[in-house]
Formats: sequence, structure tokens, C-alpha cells
Amino acid sequence: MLKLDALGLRQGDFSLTVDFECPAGLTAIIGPSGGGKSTLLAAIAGFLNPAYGSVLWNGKDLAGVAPGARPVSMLFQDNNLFPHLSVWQNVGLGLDPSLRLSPAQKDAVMQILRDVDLDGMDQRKPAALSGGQQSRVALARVLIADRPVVLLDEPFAALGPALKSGMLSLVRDMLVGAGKTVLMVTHDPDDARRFADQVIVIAGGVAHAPVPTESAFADPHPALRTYLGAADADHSK
Ligand SMILES: Nc1ncnc2c1ncn2[C@@H]1O[C@H](COP(=O)(O)OP(=O)(O)OP(=O)(O)O)[C@@H](O)[C@H]1O
Repeated sequence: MLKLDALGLRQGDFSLTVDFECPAGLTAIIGPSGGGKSTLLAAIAGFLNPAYGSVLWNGKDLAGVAPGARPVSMLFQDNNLFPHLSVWQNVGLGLDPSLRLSPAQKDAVMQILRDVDLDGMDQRKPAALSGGQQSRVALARVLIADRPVVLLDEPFAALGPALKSGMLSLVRDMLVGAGKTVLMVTHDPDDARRFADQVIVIAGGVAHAPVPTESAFADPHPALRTYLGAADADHSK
């Protein structure tokens, strides 16, 4: 279980406090811009050292553990694909950064590419793929890395609504279905309503403990009520 134990995070003048456990399943992180959503992911991934408190995985304090050695994979909006590498190489990096893959590992890459519907595209470079296909390459790399915690920082925001829903369904089927702890930043409350098991609201310098999605929206915390009001006003512009 991922535990954020009396955690304090600082970025310049900004500070955020976090104190809860995050269960497995898909947890949406929502809240106003500049509220600290990416800051929280950076601390879990190991890119930002806590000012105080700890990030723990299954009871082990991750302080001092480098990002690459954490039980964590991260997917950003720009997908982090290497333009000079082929699709299979971009995915293979999730298994071995030196890309010296055994035949069994190569087979595993091909299988994952079939799973995300990229059969036959293994030799292409990212530039020769659509936006949705690029997202699936990035997801395939996360899948093959097989880490127990997956952080999604709005990776599908640039896709159209149908493609985005398709990607979120894949995330549910393949990551949540495998029992992983998936934290997903989103600016769209509907993504949270439709796909998340729990919701974390980050506002006013506090990351609030996860609440089951249904009750989070049926009886919103004041911070969520304020945010939803602002999001609705934004939509009706
Ligand atoms: N390197 C930095 N130095 C100083 N302040 C920073 C730094 N990075 C982020 N901040 C500040 O930390 C605060 C939280 O930023 P963060 O990116 O976590 O918010 P967010 O909720 O992810 O926002 P958005 O929804 O706009 O992406 C902001 O006020 C931001 O200006």
C-alpha cells in the first residue's frame, strides 16, 4: 500500500501537506490549477524530496531511493517517447534501459504491442504514428515495466474525447485489472466520475484523503464543491 505519512512538500513559496494511505485501483486527483497535483506526483516518483514526512511503499520508506529504482512508473502528457527509437525500442526501454533484450523479453514486447492494438507497428518511429497510437506506445512501456504504482499526469488530455475514453478504459482493464495503484491527475471531473474508484481533492495547500468516487460526488467536500462550481462555470463559457 502507498502511504504518504505526515508529508510536507515545498516548491518555492508553495507548500502542500499530505497524510493518508492510497489503496489500489484508479484514484483521480482533482483540484484547481497550481493546487499541487503535479507536486504530489513528483514526490511519489522521487523527483522532489519531502520537506518533512515520508513516502512509503508496503512499509518501506522511499527516502533516498532514486526515481528509477522506485516501484513507480510515470506517464506524462508528452508521452516521453524517444523520436529516434522505433516503437519496439521505446517499449523495450521499460524492461531494460540498455535495450539488450533476451528473445523472451522481445516476445513480451511484441505481445504487449498486440495487447494495446499496435500489432505490425513495431518498426515505426513515433513521428509516423497518430496521437492515440503514441499514447498506446507510452502505455505499453508502463505495462511492460510492471511496477506496482503508476502515476498519470494528464497523459491523454491532448486526445479527442473518444480516444481519451478509450485510453482510460485500457488503463482500467490493464493496470487496475492487474491490481496496480494508479494515481491520475485530471482536469475533467467526468473522467473521475466515469473511471476512478477514489478521488483525492487537492486545494488550499492540502491533499485530502481519497474518498470513494460515488460519495465524493454525491456529497462533495467543500473543496470539491468549490472546484466543481469553477469547472462547471469553465465548461459553460
Ligand atoms: N520549481 C518550482 N519552483 C517554485 N515553485 C514551483 C515550482 N514548481 C511548481 N511550483 C509552484 O508550486 C505550485 C503547485 O504547482 P503544481 O504544478 O504542483 O500544480 P498543479 O495542481 O499540478 O497545477 P496545474 O493543474 O496547473 O498543472 C504552483 O504554485 C507552482 O507555481
